[in-house]
Amino acid sequence: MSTITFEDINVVYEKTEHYALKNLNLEIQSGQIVSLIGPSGCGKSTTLNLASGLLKPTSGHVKINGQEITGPGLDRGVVFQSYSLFPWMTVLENITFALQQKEKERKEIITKKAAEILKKVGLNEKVQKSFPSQLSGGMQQRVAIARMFVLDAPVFLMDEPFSAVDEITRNQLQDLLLKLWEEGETKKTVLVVTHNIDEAIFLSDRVVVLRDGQIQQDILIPFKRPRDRFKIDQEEAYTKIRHDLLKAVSGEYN
Ligand SMILES: Nc1ncnc2c1ncn2[C@@H]1O[C@H](COP(=O)(O)OP(=O)(O)OP(=O)(O)O)[C@@H](O)[C@H]1O
Repeated sequence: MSTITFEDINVVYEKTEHYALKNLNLEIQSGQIVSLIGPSGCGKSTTLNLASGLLKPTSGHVKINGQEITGPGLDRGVVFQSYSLFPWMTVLENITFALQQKEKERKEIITKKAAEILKKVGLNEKVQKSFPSQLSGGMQQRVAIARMFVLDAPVFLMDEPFSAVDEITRNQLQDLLLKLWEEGETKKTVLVVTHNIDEAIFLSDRVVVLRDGQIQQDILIPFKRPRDRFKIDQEEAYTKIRHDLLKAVSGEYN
C-alpha cells in the first residue's frame, strides 16, 4: 500500500525565474491510477520526476506513506516514452538483469520468472531471444511493462509511456497495463503523464489537469472496471468528462 503526497510544492529550475510548479498539493491514494494531463510545459514531467526522486522540490515535501522521498528507489518502477532497454542485451537478458538487481535467487529461477512474465505480455521465445533493436516500438514497450510488473514495486511512474506507438498498439498496451494491474494481488499506485485525454479517462480513477504549474481540475472517473473502451465512450458521462477535460486543458475552464 503506497500513498503519494505532494505538499506545498514549488519548483523553480536553476537559472530560471518562473515556477515550473506553484503551491501544488496533491494526494494519490494507494491503489489509484491517476493521470496528469495539460499543455506542454505545464509541469507534468516535473511532478513525475519529483515522485521518482530524480528531482527535489525548491520547497515543499514529496512523500510516500508519509516518508519523505530522498532519491530514486526500488519501491518505484518507472516507464518512459523511450524504451529504456539495454540495447546490447536480449529481451530475456534485460528482464533477468533487472530481476537480479532485486532478488538473490538462483539464475535458473530468475530466468524462469523472466520468461513467464514475457510470455504473459505476449512475447514468445523467439522474441525473448531478440535484441531490442529487432523489435517494434510496441513490443519494446511491452518489455518495459513486463519489467515494471516483474520488479513488483508498489508504485509505478509512467511518463507518456505509449505516445511513441500507433493508435492500435497504444490501445493494446493500455489494455495490457490495466489487465496486469487488475490481476495484481495488491493494487499498484500508478501516476501516468499523458497528452491524450481518452487515454487518461480510460486508464484512470482520477485525471488531474495542470496548467502553468498549478492544478486546474481534478476529475473523478466513475466507470467501473474492467472497462471496455467501446462501451464507456458511448456513455453520456464520458462525453461530459471529455468535454470538461478538453476545456480545462485548453485553459477555458472557469
Ligand atoms: N531542466 C530544466 N531546466 C529549466 N527549465 C525546465 C527544466 N525542465 C523543465 N523546465 C521548465 O519547467 C516547466 C515545466 O516543464 P515540464 O517538462 O514539467 O512540463 P510538461 O508538462 O511535462 O511538458 P511536456 O508536455 O512538453 O513534456 C516548463 O516551463 C519547462 O520549460
